[in-house]
Amino acid sequence: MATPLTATAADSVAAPAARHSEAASSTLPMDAVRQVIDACAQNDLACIEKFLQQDAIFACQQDLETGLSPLMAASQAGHLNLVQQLLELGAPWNAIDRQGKCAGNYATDNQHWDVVNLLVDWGTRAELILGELQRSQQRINGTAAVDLTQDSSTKPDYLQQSLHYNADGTALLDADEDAVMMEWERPIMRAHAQVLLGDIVPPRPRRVLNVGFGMGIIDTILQSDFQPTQHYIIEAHPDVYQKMIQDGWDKKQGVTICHGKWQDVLPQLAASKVEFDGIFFDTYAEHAMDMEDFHRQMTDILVKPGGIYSFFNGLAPDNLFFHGVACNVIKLQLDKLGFDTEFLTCQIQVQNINNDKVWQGIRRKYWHNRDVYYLPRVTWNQEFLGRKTKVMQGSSDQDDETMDMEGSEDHSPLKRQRRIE
Ligand SMILES: C[S@@+](CC[C@H](N)C(=O)[O-])C[C@H]1O[C@@H](n2cnc3c(N)ncnc32)[C@H](O)[C@@H]1O
Repeated sequence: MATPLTATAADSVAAPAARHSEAASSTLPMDAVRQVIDACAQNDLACIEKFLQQDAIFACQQDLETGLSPLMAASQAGHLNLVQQLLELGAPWNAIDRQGKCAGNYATDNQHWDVVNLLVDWGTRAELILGELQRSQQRINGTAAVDLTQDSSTKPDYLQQSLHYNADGTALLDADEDAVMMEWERPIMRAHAQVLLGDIVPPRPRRVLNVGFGMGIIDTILQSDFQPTQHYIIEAHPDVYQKMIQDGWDKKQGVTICHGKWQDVLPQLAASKVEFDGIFFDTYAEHAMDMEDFHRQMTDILVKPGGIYSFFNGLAPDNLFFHGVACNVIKLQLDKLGFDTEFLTCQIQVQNINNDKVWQGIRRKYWHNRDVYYLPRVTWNQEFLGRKTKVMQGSSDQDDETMDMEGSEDHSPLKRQRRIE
């Protein structure tokens, strides 16, 4: 299943359940909470003020039955200033109701784009701060502020688990019957292969790196459709590696298999000065912070200026709003490293994926009714490279590490969608 729920926004999606129980243990009377929610829907500021003066925690409550919150009600009705005030009072931007909808979903459904913008920006900032907090905590005492091993998407013992295929060979499963990779992703992998190498016309070399072999779908497509000059594959799992050898991948023209974790292999590649025109990242059971680390290290081996990077975009897959925030977060992180990121829209045949047979025997469904896949295409920002060259020549006093994130154009799925509608 590629990077499952890797985005930090996805981590936060888990939090609202806890918020529900916080609300449950609250001593605030539920009819008062409902009055605040109604007042937020009506933008009845006097009534809201009355309750908030009693206890500011009213801003953060949810109706225990429906899960509706004051922020959701205000977002649904499009009351921009009220949404801002509630957020400033601590209303959780990522709480979800009993239908799994967050304030951003309510604003999007009702086309209140100014509210959507505000919530996207707020959520993005919150996720970036949370990520920084986790990083600094990890630097200080070796563990993250939030225990990353508790994240449902990570599996610290994944590399020790035995893998197996399902009966019809359409999915590679781990020991918990979670899908590592599935056949229905083939069209997505084809689109990624096209984005990576499709614009390179020989004799220009096609040097490609794929991180995570899985079922070898993208590697098979790269071989058959693009005949890469050099084709490196990094794969950590011993069972997958064994299958690669069994299937003769080590004997294929131009293929180099690096058996190990990318965390160990990448520094070796950088040290040996290997460079790639295309890099694809699609691992499994790793955390968002791993992906961020990968992005940082990948800058050493992606050809400048023409290299293209892409990754499987399985970020926060079960909620379009969280998905949009997660894409925004990644885009800003990549901006800072000197990249431009665009998300290309690819149509997905959901009727094929929603077929019950596809998910038979698989513990956790990881694609939900969304018929658009936002394929990331990441390229070097030419201005950034120019600045970097000047710095190296000693002719600029600009600090190339601190990029201005504000001015960059936004291509996140939510904002794209907004433009289309
Ligand atoms: C989703 S699959 C990749 C599917 C692949 N894109 C395809 O087309 O079939 C993820 C793969 O990444 C591998 N993997 C997980 N963590 C890794 C790591 N740290 N380094 C290298 N490979 C890793 C897994 O063993 C698995 O084979």
